[in-house]
Amino acid sequence: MKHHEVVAAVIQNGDQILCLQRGPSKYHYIAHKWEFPGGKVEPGETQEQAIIREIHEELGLQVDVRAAFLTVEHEYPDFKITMHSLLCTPAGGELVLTEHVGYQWLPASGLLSLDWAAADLPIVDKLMAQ
Ligand SMILES: Nc1nc2c([nH]c(=O)n2[C@H]2C[C@H](O)[C@@H](COP(=O)(O)OP(=O)(O)OP(=O)(O)O)O2)c(=O)[nH]1
Repeated sequence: MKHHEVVAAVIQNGDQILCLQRGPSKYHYIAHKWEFPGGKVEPGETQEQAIIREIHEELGLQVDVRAAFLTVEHEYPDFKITMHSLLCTPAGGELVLTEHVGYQWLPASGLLSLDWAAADLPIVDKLMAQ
């Protein structure tokens, strides 16, 4: 089974957290699900380099990476991921969606109003517990 190393940014602006909605996918179980922005780590990249690149590509934002948050291993029906979530703060740029179909800024207490990708639920739980 394919395995991907993924980084995901929990971008916090005060108590608000940036949540993104994926568009259609060949994998029904991630299509239209909510997630944290990010993507696959490319060969030779650090996690920090990968998240800065992905957030710039996907959202046109600069971010500062503050801390590692939680690493999740998740097996979907067709592939597995190791997903490293990183706490980030916005550091410039205007939010423009280039890949996602929607976004919301929510406090941790509101995160469960969204239909999250399954791999994200441990991250959501940890954010809500803080
Ligand atoms: N970015 C991101 N991906 C997630 C999250 N949760 C989750 O299950 N995933 C999965 C969906 C994808 O299968 C994989 C990330 O790949 P991606 O498609 O976002 O990465 P990428 O931008 O490098 O895409 P590509 O160039 O390979 O098309 O991880 C999440 O919160 N953020």
